Amino acid sequence: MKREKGLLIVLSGPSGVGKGTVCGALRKHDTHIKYSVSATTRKPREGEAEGVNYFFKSHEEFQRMIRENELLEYAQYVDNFYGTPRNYVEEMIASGRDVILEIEVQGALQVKETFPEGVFIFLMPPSLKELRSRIEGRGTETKDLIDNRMTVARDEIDLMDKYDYVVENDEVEAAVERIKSIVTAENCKKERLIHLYKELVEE
Ligand SMILES: Nc1nc2c(ncn2[C@@H]2O[C@H](COP(=O)(O)OP(=O)(O)O)[C@@H](O)[C@H]2O)c(=O)[nH]1
Ligand SMILES: Nc1ncnc2c1ncn2[C@@H]1O[C@H](COP(=O)(O)OP(=O)(O)O)[C@@H](O)[C@H]1O
Repeated sequence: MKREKGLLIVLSGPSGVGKGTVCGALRKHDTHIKYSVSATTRKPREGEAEGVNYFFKSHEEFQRMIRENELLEYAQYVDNFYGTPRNYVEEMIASGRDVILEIEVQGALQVKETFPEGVFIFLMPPSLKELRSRIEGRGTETKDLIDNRMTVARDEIDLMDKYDYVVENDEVEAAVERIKSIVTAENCKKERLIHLYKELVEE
């Protein structure tokens, strides 16, 4: 039997809010959700692996992916490019699996244009002060880059009302539970609509 299409879930929010941490924690829960691995021109950080955290690309390779329409969306973020490989996401959704993209705000808004039926979740920091301290605490950026990311973060937070849901990342597990509830509710909604539609067609 052909399965219904899966949900496209977009988890976005400012850098350092905890998207990676929350997604990592969500993966440890036994959900059916699939995770899209992005392509980037950023250099790998210590402990990051090719095909696990990202597909690491040269600028030339990334430009080729853009030209050949291999990316569902892409964005330049601070000094690098990031993008979602199209095939994996489209195949998963077509085969009825739910897929989550963990991406920054410009890319999330591009996905909204092409996939308005997606579920758009904005992860919020408890405060800007806490956001800065999380970025500093991670210790991966120099002071200039942190200032840069904080400026970008303020603009991103302004776009929060374009999302379907806003989830506060105060505690990681609390944020994970909120996201799981959203996915469950959206799946229930989809199933009810399909059921109703079938009843209408059969009438
Ligand atoms: N548009 C877009 N943004 C992405 C993608 N992958 C990662 N990002 C975002 O790019 C930003 C920078 O990522 P990264 O350099 O890994 O830093 P970190 O997320 O702050 O640890 C983050 O906001 C990511 O969510 C993608 O495929 N597309
Ligand atoms: N709920 C939380 N409470 C405290 N610290 C957090 C929380 N979520 C994430 N962090 C920390 O904040 C920093 C940034 O998290 P990260 O997942 O890298 O953010 P993003 O992927 O959004 O850039 C990391 O050091 C992480 O351990």
